[in-house]
Amino acid sequence: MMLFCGQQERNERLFYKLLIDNVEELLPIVYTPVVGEACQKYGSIFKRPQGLYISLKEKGKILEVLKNWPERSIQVIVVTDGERILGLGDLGCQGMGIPVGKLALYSALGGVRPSACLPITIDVGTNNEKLLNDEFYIGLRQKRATGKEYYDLLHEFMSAVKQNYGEKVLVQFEDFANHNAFELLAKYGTTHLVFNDDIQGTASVVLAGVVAALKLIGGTLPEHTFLFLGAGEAGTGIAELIALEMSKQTKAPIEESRKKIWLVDSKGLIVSSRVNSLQHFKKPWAHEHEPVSTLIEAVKVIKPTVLIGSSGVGKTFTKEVVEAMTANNKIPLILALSNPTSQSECTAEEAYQWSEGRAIFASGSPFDPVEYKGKVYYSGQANNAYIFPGFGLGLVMSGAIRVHDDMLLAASEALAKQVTEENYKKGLTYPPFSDIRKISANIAANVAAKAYELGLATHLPRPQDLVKYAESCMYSPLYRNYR
Ligand SMILES: O=C([O-])CC(=O)C(=O)O
Ligand SMILES: [Mg+2]
Repeated sequence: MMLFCGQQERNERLFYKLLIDNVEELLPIVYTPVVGEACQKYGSIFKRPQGLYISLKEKGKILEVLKNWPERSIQVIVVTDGERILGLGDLGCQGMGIPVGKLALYSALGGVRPSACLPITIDVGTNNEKLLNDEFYIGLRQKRATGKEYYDLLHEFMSAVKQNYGEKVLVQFEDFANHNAFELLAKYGTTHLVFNDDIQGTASVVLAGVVAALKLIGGTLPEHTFLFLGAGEAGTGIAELIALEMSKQTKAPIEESRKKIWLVDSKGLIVSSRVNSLQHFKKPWAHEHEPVSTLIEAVKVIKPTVLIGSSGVGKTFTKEVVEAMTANNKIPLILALSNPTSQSECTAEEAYQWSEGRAIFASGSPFDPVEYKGKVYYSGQANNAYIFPGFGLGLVMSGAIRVHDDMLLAASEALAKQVTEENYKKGLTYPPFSDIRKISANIAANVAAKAYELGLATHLPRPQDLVKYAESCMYSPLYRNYR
């Protein structure tokens, strides 16, 4: 693992060649689950910085710090503050592994030039006591700054980014805690080209998987009933995008569509009697219902056809939960999205065993095929890695200046279309990652088409064939032929 990842710094072209040619095998190393472990151990395996750290100490000087980065023409920034790394919690500035890993995928899967990618970690401290007491911790040894101090630093950062790189640089927010993620997205969504991967990327990939799964489980999207465990960024982001797509199909107001979607958080089912004590992003999901305190009870009374885990807490889809889903549905659709593997709501093996081979299952981190009663079951990887590289490429190649929800729907639609009959026969609701460059080109083209349609694209005139254009923009790790 170290040897391969070390290649990124020693011989970048070889690293990308290996990664692209062996993507299914190497993705779990550069990305979830191994990247999670790398973040946990970042302090002791640290050799040299792979990205840019901006700490509270740099307040007032962020523009200068950005100018220190050796590359000038940046197209994509992935930034974290390390407060909610995957389902592993606050890892402080050791979270740098995430922007580095995500951007490696931008280049390998989406073809954005490595030199145009900038990983950034904003260090405002950490509340992780273990790290604060760890002699190898590489960040500020203080509790997290909050409130005005935090928001002032982020504002200076966002302003410096625009000043230094202009309006067309994409800023992808990654693994911020709920209490900041929604606010940052809302605040900068109108002034910058920003995208929150955990809210929007996850939403787009899950919608694609659900739409594709309809071929296997039957019915139309608005006919299904959804139950989420987890009402944070991923849960509410996915729920909202599904409701938006339902409303486009039925022409009913979004408030109506939301009623088909239920969320459970740590205090039980989100219902109207809880509305006053709910965080603002949960309020739209507080439907009329009597209180229900556990997931299993919720599965029994709501009778969802689709169960989605997005709470970051592992082993929460118990045998009882999967059995209740199977009792209510001929083919239950079960998505265990939390990462890394240790936080998965259940394993693929458990999903197939406990549903007696009836479930269609996908998960955020990969699982190998499972043999159950002589048959092999394949599960897809419902991970935003399918979306963000192509989505970002679509924004960059069209010179988009803002992200719009319809672009997320466009990305979903393009991904769902890439699932083949052969994939469906295996029970897969996502195409294999081995085709990801082609998939990303199609996603990019559909996203760019939407940017042009909405008048948000600045790369004019619009290229005729957007798929061909996307392909022509993609970085390939080839050596030039000098003759
Ligand atoms: O990084 C991943 O594998 C997916 C993701 O965004 C998360 O879990 O926060
Ligand atoms: Mg994330």
